[in-house]
Parts: sequence; structure tokens; C-alpha cells
Amino acid sequence: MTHTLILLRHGESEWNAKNLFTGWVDVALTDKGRDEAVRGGVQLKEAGLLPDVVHTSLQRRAINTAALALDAADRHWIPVKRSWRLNERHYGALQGKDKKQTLAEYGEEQFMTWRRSFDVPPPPLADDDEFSQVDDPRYADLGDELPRTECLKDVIARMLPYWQSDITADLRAGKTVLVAAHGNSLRGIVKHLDGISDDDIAGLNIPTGMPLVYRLDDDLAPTVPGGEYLDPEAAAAAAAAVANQGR
Ligand SMILES: O=C(O)[C@@H](CO)OP(=O)(O)O
Repeated sequence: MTHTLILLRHGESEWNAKNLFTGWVDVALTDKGRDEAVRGGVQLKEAGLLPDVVHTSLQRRAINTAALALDAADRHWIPVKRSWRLNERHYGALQGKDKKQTLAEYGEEQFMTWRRSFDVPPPPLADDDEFSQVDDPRYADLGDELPRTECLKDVIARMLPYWQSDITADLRAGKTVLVAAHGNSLRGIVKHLDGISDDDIAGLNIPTGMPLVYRLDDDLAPTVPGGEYLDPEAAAAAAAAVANQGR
């Protein structure tokens, strides 16, 4: 039996458009981002890929992307499950900072270490920072698990328990599963699925609003490594633009 998993990064957010490090800051989609989400849903419908269940983060850019895409695919009625474990990587003290200015101030090596190294997190965000989540009611139950910064390794460590408990359960039950999440939480899922090395994952970027489809075998291993974008050319160009942010 083949299992179908669809990964969808949210459409362009207001801070993507402004080129700011975002992380756990709960910014909205832009008009372009909403259009991307609708287009992603139309593509799913045209390809006959109809989700039976959707998993999202607790952040409005992913939540609203899922709603818009599913509405466009006539699947707005399916069950929704949400978890903070699918949130974007917490970007620590970089949250709210301009990517171009950060590159100019700290140089290429430090900038790329913070953006794409596997195990070096940015400096932690202070609890009294305007972009902190310490008083956010949606994370009130997290206690000591509430991050102040994360590297990709940390994201994978907090994402995998949810992958194993909830997402794989739906896949094994034969459901077509949509995961609407974020650039770095989805990079974590892709790294896990494709067995990408800690070094090589630095070169993988996920574009906004473009469904990435994985067909998985009984061991939940991809039958096509890397999965398949429904519009591969547009996805490659958009992923290159993500890689070049700050330049
Ligand atoms: O700012 C962020 O939270 C992420 C995703 O937009 O950026 P980056 O691609 O630089 O990790």
C-alpha cells in the first residue's frame, strides 16, 4: 500500500515580504500569500490529491494557508489537528531583524550559520522582548519546553514526537495527509523522510505555497526521494529565491 503525504509551506507572509526573520512571531499572510495558498489548493484538486485530514502549526500563516487551500480544493470540511510541534523554528534574538542588515552586520559565514547550520542556534530571545512568546496563551502549557531559540536539530527533536504519534497514525490508517507548516519545520520532516545528512540539509529550501507530494511505502519511506512538486520548475525557482534571501 502507498501512503500519500502532502507538505505545504504557508504562502508569503508579511514578514517574508519585508525580509525579516520571523520564527514564532505570528504574522499574517500577504495578498500574494493568500493567492499562493488558493493556487496550491487548485493544484491539489486538479491532481486528484484530496486530503482526508490536515495537520497545522499554531501560527496563523499556516492555519490560514491550510484553510484557503482546502477551500479551493473543496476539502474545507476535513478534520484539523494542530500542534506547536509543527511551528516554525524559533529564531531567537533574530526574530524581527532584517535579513539583509543582519548579513551586512555579521558577514556571510555567521549569517549562514544562523540560518542554515544544523546545530548552532541564534542567541536566545529575552523574555521581555516585544517578540517573545512567554505570555502567549496558546503556549501556556509548554512550561520549560517553550523555546527561546532553536537550531534545526532542536526543531526536529520537538517535531518528531508529533510526527510519530499523530501524523504517521493517520498515514498508516490510509488517509491522505496534508501538513501545512513552515520552511524549517518542513525541512525537518524532509530531512527525516529522505535521510538527508546534517551537512546536506543546509542546501535544501522550501518555497511558499507549493504542494510537495510524497508517496510512502509501508515503512513510510519515500518511493521517490525528495518527493514531487506539482509544478517542479516554479518550485525550483522559488526555492532558489528563498536560498538567496538577504542578498
Ligand atoms: O524567518 C523565518 O522564520 C524563516 C522562514 O521564513 O526564514 P529562513 O528561511 O531564513 O530560515
